[in-house]
Amino acid sequence: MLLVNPKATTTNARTRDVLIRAFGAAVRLTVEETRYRGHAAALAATARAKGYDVVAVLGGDGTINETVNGLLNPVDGGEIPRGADPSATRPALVVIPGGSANVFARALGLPNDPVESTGAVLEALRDNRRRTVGLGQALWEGESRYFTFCSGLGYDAEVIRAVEGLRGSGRKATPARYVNTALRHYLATDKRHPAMRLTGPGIPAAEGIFMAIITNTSPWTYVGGRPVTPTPWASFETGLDLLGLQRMGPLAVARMIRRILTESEALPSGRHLVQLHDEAEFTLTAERPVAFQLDGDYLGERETVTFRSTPNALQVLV
Ligand SMILES: Nc1ncnc2c1ncn2[C@@H]1O[C@H](COP(=O)(O)OP(=O)(O)OP(=O)(O)O)[C@@H](O)[C@H]1O
Repeated sequence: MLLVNPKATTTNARTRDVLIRAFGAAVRLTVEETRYRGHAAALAATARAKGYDVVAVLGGDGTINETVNGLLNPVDGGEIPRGADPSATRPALVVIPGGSANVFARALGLPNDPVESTGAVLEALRDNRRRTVGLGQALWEGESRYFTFCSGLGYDAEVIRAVEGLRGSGRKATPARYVNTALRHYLATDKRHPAMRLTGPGIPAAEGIFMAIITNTSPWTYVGGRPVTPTPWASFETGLDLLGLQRMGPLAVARMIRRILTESEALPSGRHLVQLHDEAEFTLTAERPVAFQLDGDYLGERETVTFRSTPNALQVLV
């Protein structure tokens, strides 16, 4: 099943048709266009219930996130038998970048171009080249959602909320718009009263956190062609990583930005940083509601969010 989000930033009828022709010549294909928010999740859940082998997505990270959630939340609520490989019980995933940042596709090593990616993915389909990836899961107030590359509480989610507001008024989400919004919003964000505390099984508790980035892979995002790597050790094959900032002053933030824009395998160093690598579960608790984002989607303000790693969640043809 090929899911196409016709409203995604860099998706158009021509790439869709190229893709349909190329896939149609290689496999038996059903094409569905998403018509509204949440539609991709419903379509992916149906694909799973009907036993499709592969679900392909042409769209951005938002559509991929919905698809993954549809694939993991079974419509029949069936349990996976003990000892079974959970990824083998779900359709495999194919992604073709058609959004603005395309972090998930690029983190998998795909070219940031739908036509070039189609070539790479067709090869993977022909050779049945699969990579098993883990996902993150965020749980709050009786709700939960899986994420493919990142989640965040605090300043980064505030920036995403501000950019989503601008997009609502018709402006495009370009890297320059994110950077401008982030700089402008820095003046408005609270730099004096950290709200969050980190706890978790086997994790030393940490207090006074302003902003937390939770990642399932590295990079966390891209500014144009440049990867941004606050958690350079994170990978789809390990548990979750975290970087928490306990200082938001201009010097601390400038040092951090320089550090995470430098491609390096070393963890960012410095006092007033909280770092986790390859963890199964932890919880962030805030003394007042803080902005929350997941795979670049703003999800409101929250006081407690638990993050859990879901190993071997999906097979990706790449
Ligand atoms: N037909 C539609 N009309 C309006 N919104 C849609 C439609 N189909 C899907 N959507 C919603 O559009 C949102 C954004 O789509 P998507 O992430 O694919 O593209 P993008 O925003 O351009 O990319 P990125 O996430 O990289 O910024 C998704 O959350 C999805 O729910």
